[in-house]
Amino acid sequence: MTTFPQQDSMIPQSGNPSEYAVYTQDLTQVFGQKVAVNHLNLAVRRGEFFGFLGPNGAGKSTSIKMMVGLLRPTSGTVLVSGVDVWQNPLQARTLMGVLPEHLNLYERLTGREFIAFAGHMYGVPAADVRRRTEELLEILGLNNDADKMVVDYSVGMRKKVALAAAILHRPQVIFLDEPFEGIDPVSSRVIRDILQDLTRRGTTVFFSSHIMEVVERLCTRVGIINQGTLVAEGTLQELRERASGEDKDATLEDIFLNVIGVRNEAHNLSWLE
Ligand SMILES: Nc1ncnc2c1ncn2[C@@H]1O[C@H](COP(=O)(O)OP(=O)(O)OP(=O)(O)O)[C@@H](O)[C@H]1O
Repeated sequence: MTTFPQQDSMIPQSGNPSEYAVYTQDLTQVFGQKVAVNHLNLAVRRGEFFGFLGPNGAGKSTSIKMMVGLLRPTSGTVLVSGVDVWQNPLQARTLMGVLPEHLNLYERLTGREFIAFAGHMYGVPAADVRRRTEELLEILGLNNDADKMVVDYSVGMRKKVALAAAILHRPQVIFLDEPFEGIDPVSSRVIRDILQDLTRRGTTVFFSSHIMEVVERLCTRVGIINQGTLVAEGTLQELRERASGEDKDATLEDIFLNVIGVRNEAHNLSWLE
């Protein structure tokens, strides 16, 4: 079994924090007695496709909420494209697109209206809003349902319409909390293609996921959080090399289970025997 050394400092960067797409310093969230996120130090370069992994309850959503301005940190700072999210929230918001875990959508708008509304909120010129909305509806396969109200959308359709609303203003950084959860393979492919296209054009993508294959295929770098603490960070290759065991062909799932300390043993229900 491979072992994975804990790192002293998880800030892998040097230089100016403003140069990074996402930079957190000692980002911490405490709920009562529970330290949900513990001094999170991350530096994500511009144009990176960054995957944020961790078991249930590890602190992924809490971290993302603090990064995008939805949950005030107990302590610590977060910069998005050099802008302090909690000092300059309005400026920071214009730089980012957000697909949160629980989608709070305007249910009584149609899909088309919802996407366009988001564009207007961000101050995108009306002609661009119209053009981009139609293109997004087309690419996301929502054309035939564009005039249905969001309340009547399926889980996947809601995610796609929320994604469209999050990227229409061409943000520099897009945060997505579990974008592939509840999504069929066809839609998943469309979303992946859009996100990859965005990163090719310099947008930074920061997303959390439990789907290792997707993370392995898409991400340029990965961070793993466990019990609120960042326990590994790097490219897949770096994570493999840092694992001190023999297994240099380890998959991301192997690395993940190793890092969070899950041993490879069968889990049997005693009462089935
Ligand atoms: N508003 C809250 N009040 C109290 N505790 C909270 C609150 N939000 C989250 N927590 C706790 O903080 C911890 C981290 O939760 P979080 O939702 O960030 O985990 P996660 O990594 O996103 O998990 P999952 O993969 O299951 O979505 C959990 O123990 C959770 O119970």
